[in-house]
Amino acid sequence: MTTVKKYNFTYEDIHSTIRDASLAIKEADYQPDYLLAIGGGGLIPARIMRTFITRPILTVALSRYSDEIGTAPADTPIKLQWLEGKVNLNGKKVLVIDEVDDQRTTLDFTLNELIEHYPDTEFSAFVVHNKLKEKKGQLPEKLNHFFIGRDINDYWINYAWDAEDIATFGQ
Ligand SMILES: O=P(O)(O)OC[C@H]1O[C@H](OP(=O)(O)OP(=O)(O)O)[C@H](O)[C@@H]1O
Repeated sequence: MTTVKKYNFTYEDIHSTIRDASLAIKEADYQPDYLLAIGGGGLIPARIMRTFITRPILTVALSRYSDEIGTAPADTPIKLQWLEGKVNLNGKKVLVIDEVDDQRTTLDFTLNELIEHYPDTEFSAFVVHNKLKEKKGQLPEKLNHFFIGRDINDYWINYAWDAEDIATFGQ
C-alpha cells in the first residue's frame, strides 16, 4: 500500500509561520497600507497577519471551479467577489495574502487583474506556504515583493480549518 504524503498544518503551525513572516516583512522595511485576502483560503491568514501588521483587511473571493460543488475546474479562476470602488488605492501599498501557492494559477490571475485595474497601486504578495514545484502561472514583473512563510514539498495539505473534528486533527 502506498502512503500519500501529506502535511497537517494546525492553527498553531500557521500562526507561528505568519508571525515569523511578519517579522521578516517588517525587517525588510516593507509597510503595506492594506492587507488583501484572497478568499477563502487567505481569509484566516490575513486576520492572523493583522495581529502583527496592523492594517485594514480587504477581500476578494475566487474559485478555481466553475460550479458551486467544486467538481468542474475552470481554465481561469472565477471571480466570486471583487473589490468595490469605494476604497482609493491610488499610491497605496497592498499586500495580497493567500494560504498556499500551488500551481500559481490563482496568484497569476489575481495579481495581474489587480495590477491592470489599479495601475497606480503597488502590489506585493504573501503566501503562508509555497509548494516547491514547476508552476503553471507566473508572478507579474510589477510585483513589488513576494514573501513566503514556508517553502514546502508538493504534498497534499490538510489545513486545520478543513477539519470536521478539530479535536483529532492531525492524529
Ligand atoms: O496556486 P494554485 O494552483 O492556483 O492553488 C492555490 C489556490 O487554490 C486554493 O483555492 P481554491 O480556489 O481551491 O479555493 P479556496 O481558497 O476557497 O479554498 C487556495 O486557496 C489558493 O487560492
